[in-house]
Amino acid sequence: MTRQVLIFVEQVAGEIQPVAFELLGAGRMLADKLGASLAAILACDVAGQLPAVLIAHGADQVYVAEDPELATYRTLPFRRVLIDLISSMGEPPHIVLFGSTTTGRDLAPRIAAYFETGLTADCTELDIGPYEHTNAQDPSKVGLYPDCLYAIRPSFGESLKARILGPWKNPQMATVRPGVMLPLPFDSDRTGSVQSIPVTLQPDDLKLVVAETIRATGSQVELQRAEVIVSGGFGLGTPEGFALLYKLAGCFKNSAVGSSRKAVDAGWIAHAHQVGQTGKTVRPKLYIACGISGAIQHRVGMDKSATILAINKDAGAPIFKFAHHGIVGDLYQIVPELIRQLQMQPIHSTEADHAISHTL
Ligand SMILES: Cc1cc2nc3c(=O)[nH]c(=O)nc-3n(C[C@H](O)[C@H](O)[C@H](O)COP(=O)(O)OP(=O)(O)OC[C@H]3O[C@@H](n4cnc5c(N)ncnc54)[C@H](O)[C@@H]3O)c2cc1C
Repeated sequence: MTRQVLIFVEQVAGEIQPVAFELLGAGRMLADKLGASLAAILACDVAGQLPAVLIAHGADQVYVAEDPELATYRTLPFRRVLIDLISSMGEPPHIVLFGSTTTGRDLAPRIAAYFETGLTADCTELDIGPYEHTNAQDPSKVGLYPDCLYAIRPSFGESLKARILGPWKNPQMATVRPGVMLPLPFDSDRTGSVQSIPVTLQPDDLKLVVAETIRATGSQVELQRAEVIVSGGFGLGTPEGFALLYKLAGCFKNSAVGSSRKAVDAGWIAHAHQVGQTGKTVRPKLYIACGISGAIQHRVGMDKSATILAINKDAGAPIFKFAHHGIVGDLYQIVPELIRQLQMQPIHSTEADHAISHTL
């Protein structure tokens, strides 16, 4: 049987979440290096066209568990589906990946514990490579492991990148930080197989009942989907400063307002806006950092943005070391001027970088 890399597909109300496409991108790379196939497990009430979408994004095989009880995520039913699937395979998957989301962080450890295997949380890079274990104190593990999952994640306050391995037992498991891995483009010519799997939920799995789902309204923070992010830091000086940033964000289509942790900790804006190590990882076309120093914990969440514009009154601020464009000065003078100039030209989100370069 060919080896498999398996990814867990998160869906909400029948909509595949972006992290699933990112996992398919990462999983495809790992599967190709291993000479393995890439499988996805989709648990939902009605699958419809979703398996085809997953194949078009890189999956070779989609396992579909359909049941009305799987409409909304709950720990125990989803745990059952995954355990049943993996147990039914002659050989367990070589690797299983989850998003490092609320759902993934809840589910992945339960699967790892059941199969008594390792799990590395919150990875920002994945790779395949060899490992030779020579520790004679642990003779049962001594040997060469040619195809280990290298689960790579920042450690010690982002000052180190740790490569974590657990090749003794498959599946080797990891959760992956959302917004970091690149999805593959949709390719309708890709082919793959879809396999329906039995759902055998037990009464104990269904003890928790979801009475109602209330979607957050008001501050809808779509940071990870935004093409332009205007982010504010402690340099704003007051919470009211964010009103100016919303105005700047309003000059672009598909934009959102982000923040540093220090602004969140000061109570100026909700945590959902926070970018960085303990916030969200974003990769917009344009990231405008206003009054943000560029600490490493902020940088790791945004430095893969296509274009970074930093506005800071301190020419020595670390953010200028990695920003593509920089303006040294008081944000309260610069941002209103940017808004004035941007309002003079009609802007489409895809032209955001050009518009900002033109304005500068
Ligand atoms: C374990 C851990 C996790 C962390 N996670 C995160 C995280 O996820 N995200 C995050 O952001 N941080 C995180 N931090 C905090 C991080 O270390 C920094 O403290 C934080 O990013 C600093 O925020 P800041 O840049 O807004 O504030 P500051 O460092 O205080 O910088 C403010 C900047 O504004 C500039 N400024 C002041 N006034 C103006 C003005 N009028 N116009 C223009 N510029 C002005 C200043 O020159 C300065 O550079 C974490 C820290 C730890 C230890």
